[in-house]
Amino acid sequence: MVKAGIIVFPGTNCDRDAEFALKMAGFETEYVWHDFKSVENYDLIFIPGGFSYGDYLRAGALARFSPVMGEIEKFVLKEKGLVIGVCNGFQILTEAGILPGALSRNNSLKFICKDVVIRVVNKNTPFSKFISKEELVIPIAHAEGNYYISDYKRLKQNNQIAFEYIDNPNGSIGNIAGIYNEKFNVLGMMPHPERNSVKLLGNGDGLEILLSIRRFLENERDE
Ligand SMILES: NC(=O)CC[C@H](N)C(=O)O
Repeated sequence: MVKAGIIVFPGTNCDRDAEFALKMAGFETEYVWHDFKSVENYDLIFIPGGFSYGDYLRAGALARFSPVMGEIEKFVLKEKGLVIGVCNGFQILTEAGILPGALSRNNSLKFICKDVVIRVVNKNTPFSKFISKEELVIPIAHAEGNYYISDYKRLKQNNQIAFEYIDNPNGSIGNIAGIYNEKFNVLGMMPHPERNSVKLLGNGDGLEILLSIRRFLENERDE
């Protein structure tokens, strides 16, 4: 069984939803407290959403200094498995420099919580390969989701754009809703797949992403 570690910081609030959704997608799960010094045993690291350290200074700005982040950096460099950061998880990954660019306040300066439609841009990554749809309905819930990168052109040319909003809710450059690192073993996205993981919560589109990740890890990973 593929194993996911769910990273928990003081102020994380989507850890339980992540656990539920990952279990629905067939993962074995474990919580990993932010001062933990080993993430080696996981196939997937899930950094969930929330308000780590109360979003003090900037969302993710303090969490990036937690001991577990150094371990995640090593995990990424060694290409041990995959890392996904959702919402505050995405913010933490950009603050840590594991993903390029930055997330700042929504251009409305308001917290936005609603369903959005995103387009799957790069369909050939460990995260997206087995997604069966072109577009997914996934909820957003953030105040700092306005993605910016100075070298947008390069990101696009490298096919590092994972998802684009159909109707941009926050002012992100190029309608970006999610991106990959250069090695395609890290995904950061603002919409919350775990919040639409079963039909009771919407149409279940979020599960598509988690199932795709599990299928890749089970069948296509180079050992
Ligand atoms: N749902 C979340 O992860 C919230 C992210 C972050 N605290 C923000 O408001 O931008």
